[in-house]
Amino acid sequence: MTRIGVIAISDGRDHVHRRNTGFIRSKVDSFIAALTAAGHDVISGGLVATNTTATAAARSVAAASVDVTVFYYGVWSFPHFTMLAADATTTPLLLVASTDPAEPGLVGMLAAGGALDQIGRRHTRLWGAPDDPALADDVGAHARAAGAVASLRGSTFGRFGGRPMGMNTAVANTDQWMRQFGVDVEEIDQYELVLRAEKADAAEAARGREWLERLATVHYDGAKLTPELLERQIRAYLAVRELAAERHLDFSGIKSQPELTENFATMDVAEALLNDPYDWNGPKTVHVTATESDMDGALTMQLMHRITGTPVLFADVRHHHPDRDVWDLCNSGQHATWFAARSGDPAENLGRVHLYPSVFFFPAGGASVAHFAAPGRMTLARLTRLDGAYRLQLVMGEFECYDDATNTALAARSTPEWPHAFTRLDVEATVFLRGFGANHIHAVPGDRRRELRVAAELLGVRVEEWTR
Ligand SMILES: C[C@H](O)[C@@H](O)[C@@H](O)C(=O)CO
Repeated sequence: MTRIGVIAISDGRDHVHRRNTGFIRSKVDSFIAALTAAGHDVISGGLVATNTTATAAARSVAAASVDVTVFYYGVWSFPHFTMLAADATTTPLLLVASTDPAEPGLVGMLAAGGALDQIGRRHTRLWGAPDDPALADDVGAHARAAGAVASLRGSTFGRFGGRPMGMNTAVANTDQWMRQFGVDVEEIDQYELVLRAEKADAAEAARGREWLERLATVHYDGAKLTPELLERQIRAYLAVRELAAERHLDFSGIKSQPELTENFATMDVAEALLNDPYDWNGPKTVHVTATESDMDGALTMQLMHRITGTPVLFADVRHHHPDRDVWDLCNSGQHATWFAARSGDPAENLGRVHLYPSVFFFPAGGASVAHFAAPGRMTLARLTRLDGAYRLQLVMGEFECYDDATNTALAARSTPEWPHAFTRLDVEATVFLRGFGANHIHAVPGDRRRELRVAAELLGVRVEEWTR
């Protein structure tokens, strides 16, 4: 749930403020009621009609750890109250005006906004009837984005292993991460992961294997996928969870290739389970985990996850089927199993999941986690860097799923043992291929462009958005 601070700014003339108090209250109360009805926790800072109450109200709202602070303008309001309140506000700022022409609320917002512009204080302006659900929706999107951005600051990324297979797109600058996003990077050698996996609770690993055997379809082949190898992959999951708890990691990435995939097992099962909202012990929090220890991929996923609360897809941009204008987003072994049906019931998702023996790339063996992503409208995004500067590349898409024969035939053209999300992107294939700055892309259900745009602005990241 997001927490929103609301402070109504008034006129500094005592007699005007007294005359207008009822009007302001009626507007701001109905605005707060609309936000509360939309599920937000609202902290009211009351009405501000003097310089000292401006500062005090903003400080009290800030002390309640709000995600975003709204200054509300129902009437003409003295702009210096906004300036003082803004100075005492630590969160992103929204100026919201009532559009009731009976009082000059819009004028109040413009005077305040102009003053903030003069001192370079960033803010967003919104307006409308106070009880308009679209206004509450807009404010909510800003609050979610601000909350997601704030949650990155002070967080830690667990980087298991370094750059995989010379993949520069998977490596970011830790100074830039700290300065721009407030994220620290904890480097963890994969040796630690292997050691912990070997020491993991055998009974737990067996329970995990039995759960997967019961709910998914496991294609043991006696060589590259055996019960022992599957348990080893589950032990790797337990090892990452243990290390994440011990070192207070908020999200992670695992290099895996080539050391673990040559000598230990693929990390596909571990990554899928970490990204899923459940395991054999029931519901759990999503621990965003990027394949190939892809740092910017993980950061994008964590931002998207903090906005939506759902798992986030990690996928290779594998192939474009020109006859259908559909992309095969297909990772080298895992998509969170939640994407198979996007159900809260793991049985429904895992009922569509096949664990296949890993393919020729990965001699150590283990299961690849294969399924076809359920259809639906998706937001696809990725933080990439152009000449050192971050940009958020953003596009809408539609996951498509076909009859069994078509799904199988399409998957057979790339790697059938891996998971597939057939995706119609809202961009010409040539435009996308010429401009996309990475090999990995990420997706969440629904249209989350508004929150991502706001988040990017708060992070000082340029948005590069595609639409046909
Ligand atoms: C199997 C290959 O080594 C893959 O890891 C490669 O296709 C990638 O996933 C690159 O992102």
